[in-house]
Amino acid sequence: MADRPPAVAVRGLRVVRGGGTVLHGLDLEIPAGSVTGLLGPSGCGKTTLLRSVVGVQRTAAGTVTVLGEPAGSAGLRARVGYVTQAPSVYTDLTVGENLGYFAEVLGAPRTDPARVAELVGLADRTGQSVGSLSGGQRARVSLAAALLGAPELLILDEPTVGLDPVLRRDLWELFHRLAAAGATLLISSHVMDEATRCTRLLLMREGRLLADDTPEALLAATGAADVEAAFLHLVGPSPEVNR
Ligand SMILES: Nc1ncnc2c1ncn2[C@@H]1O[C@H](COP(=O)(O)OP(=O)(O)OP(=O)(O)O)[C@@H](O)[C@H]1O
Repeated sequence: MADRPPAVAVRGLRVVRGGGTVLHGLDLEIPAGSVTGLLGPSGCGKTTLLRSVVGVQRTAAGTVTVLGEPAGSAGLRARVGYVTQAPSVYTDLTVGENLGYFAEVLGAPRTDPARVAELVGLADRTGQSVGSLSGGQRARVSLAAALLGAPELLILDEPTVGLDPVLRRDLWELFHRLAAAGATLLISSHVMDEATRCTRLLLMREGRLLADDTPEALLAATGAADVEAAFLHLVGPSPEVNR
């Protein structure tokens, strides 16, 4: 794995949204084959960074290189899978119809819908309309759609929100199986306890990177017992507490 170039290289990335600077010149690399967690409080810019990697975010400065090509290049369309926070599948179609439709659009193999439905634990729901599924099941249909064609880079925006602990565990196992098969995963979360499930962590706050390391190195460097404590250590003492 060490001889593979980084899956993502971000240099000097600055993004302005609604007149305010949301990302303040980020520099980072995401190693190929890693399960990288992007963690930080709500509003710190996680989705904006993910959108920049997918190539759907207007940027003010800097470069984003994905699998050796500029983010958003046409050649990356089938190589990058993106799951947004809101499920983006058709509620009036069945699970199988959704997956069949997206497989056709992507030019994925005909056997792929059944394969990805199995991967996300929805093989027994392919005949059910998406509108009649639970929120967690719907989220898994979106994830399944992103797995069509076996993309090399998967970008998942808070994929485990609202899922029960058993499903969360199963999904994290799936993410690691995909990485073991060679894929790179970039997964955002504001739940710090998911950090230990990642092989690398990017900690963000207010549009800046606080840390880019392995969970173990982060805990060793900060002397913290868990990633939440490490985050607070890196943020520094709160002025209110010192008054
Ligand atoms: N369409 C938009 N127009 C203007 N500003 C926006 C827009 N979308 C997001 N922002 C601002 O950009 C900043 C970063 O938002 P972003 O969605 O990237 O954060 P986040 O870390 O993903 O948050 P969350 O965990 O709540 O999803 C926020 O201050 C937000 O208000």
